[in-house]
Amino acid sequence: MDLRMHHNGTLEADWLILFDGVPEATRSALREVVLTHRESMAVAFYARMMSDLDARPFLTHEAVETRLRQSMQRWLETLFSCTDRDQFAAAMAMQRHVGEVHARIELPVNIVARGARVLKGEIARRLLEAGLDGEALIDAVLYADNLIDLAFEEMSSAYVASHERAARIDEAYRVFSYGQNMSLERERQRSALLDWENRFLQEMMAGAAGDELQSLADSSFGLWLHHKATAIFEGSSELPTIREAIRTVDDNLIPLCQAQLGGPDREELRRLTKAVQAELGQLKFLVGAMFERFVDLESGKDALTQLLNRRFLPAILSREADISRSQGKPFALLLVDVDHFKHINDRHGHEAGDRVLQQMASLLLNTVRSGDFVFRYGGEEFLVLLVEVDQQHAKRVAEKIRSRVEKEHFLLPNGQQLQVTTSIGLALHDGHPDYQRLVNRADDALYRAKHDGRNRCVVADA
Ligand SMILES: Nc1nc2c(ncn2[C@@H]2O[C@H](COP(=O)(O)OP(=O)(O)OP(=O)(O)O)[C@@H](O)[C@H]2O)c(=O)[nH]1
Repeated sequence: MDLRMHHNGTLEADWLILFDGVPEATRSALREVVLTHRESMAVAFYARMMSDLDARPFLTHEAVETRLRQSMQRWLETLFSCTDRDQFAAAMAMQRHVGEVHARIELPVNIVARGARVLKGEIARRLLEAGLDGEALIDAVLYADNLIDLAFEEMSSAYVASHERAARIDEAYRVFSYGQNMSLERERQRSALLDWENRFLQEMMAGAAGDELQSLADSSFGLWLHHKATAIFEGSSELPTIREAIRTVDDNLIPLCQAQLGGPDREELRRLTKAVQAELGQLKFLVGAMFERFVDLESGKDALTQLLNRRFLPAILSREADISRSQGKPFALLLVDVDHFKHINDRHGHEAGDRVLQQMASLLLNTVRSGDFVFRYGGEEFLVLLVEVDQQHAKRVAEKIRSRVEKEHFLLPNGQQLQVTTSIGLALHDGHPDYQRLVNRADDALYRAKHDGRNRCVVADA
């Protein structure tokens, strides 16, 4: 079944009811007002949007003058002239097109909603000025508002579909990029940075005044960063710092070097060269860290414990919520947190802490069934998803984890043995579609377990 046609059919049915509910004379009066004033309404509309701080970045004076006002007038004419199903269907096809364009330019939906509100105000004002009153005025305003709402609804559904498609393609591109050999890419970028550095050092040694130094942004590394890394490493915390370092080299240091080249102050030139090298050192470190973190995160695995990291948690939780809904068997979340973990690090060193986390990970994996999921949720916090359990069963598992940890002798790198305890928050999935709520409930229960003295399991309120 073509869902869009089906969906469209519903809109058409809604429109017909609206259409039939308004006397022909009122509809004609409304159409007349819109057609007469469409130009001044388009002018007023864009004047409002141009002065709107959120909308302004999406508009240029030229686009408004040459295209947008015209399109708005056509849009008004098409929407308000519909007198039969076919015309309405054509008007809705136009809305889908508009929605797709909005998605392409990434115009936020709230701005479109604001535009709709502005337009409704304009139309109501013109209707009043045209002398409509009483029932006719109410009918006309309601009809106009509803028509704009229908258009907005259709625009939004096309917008969302387009947006999701774009996001899927974006994700596919990231996966594709990941499929490219990342360690090779990393080496390539490391040597591109080295090449640039060597060229720079040679120029500084041999250079004469007037020589143009190549900027880092124009180098092979700079181009890669700008065009490829941005797509692959989107959201990485290193990326803004890397860009900043490139700017510092290109905008501050290189012009200073340039000014000193061939000049008498060799000492100053040496100092500047050192400053550039320091920035490059930082850049190499950041790029390395960015690759490393990406490989860990994308693989879905936590490097230290080999457990799942948080990357696939949303996907796994939504899948389990679906399975649970269709089979009527609940699942449970346990948030397991090592007590006073900071003391372990402080007293025995970070490496000892790491070893405890690794042994915790195997203990958890060995305590749950193979169909359950174990994540490293945060530093010393683990999340266990127990599939197909009731509350009693989940409580037994939580208690088993707690008591096994309490009895375990954790082996530290220096051969010493250490005993630790854990606090556990347990929440049973209650069918609520927002999985974050389930995590929050488990988190609240964990907080209570800590607060009540640690080394205990607390069940979340329903
Ligand atoms: N060794 C090691 N330590 C980590 C890691 N991740 C986080 N930590 C440390 O874990 C500690 C967590 O401390 P807190 O959140 O204060 O909690 P806590 O000391 O466990 O105390 P309670 O949870 O209140 O019982 C911090 O000191 C982090 O530095 C890791 O991967 N390895």
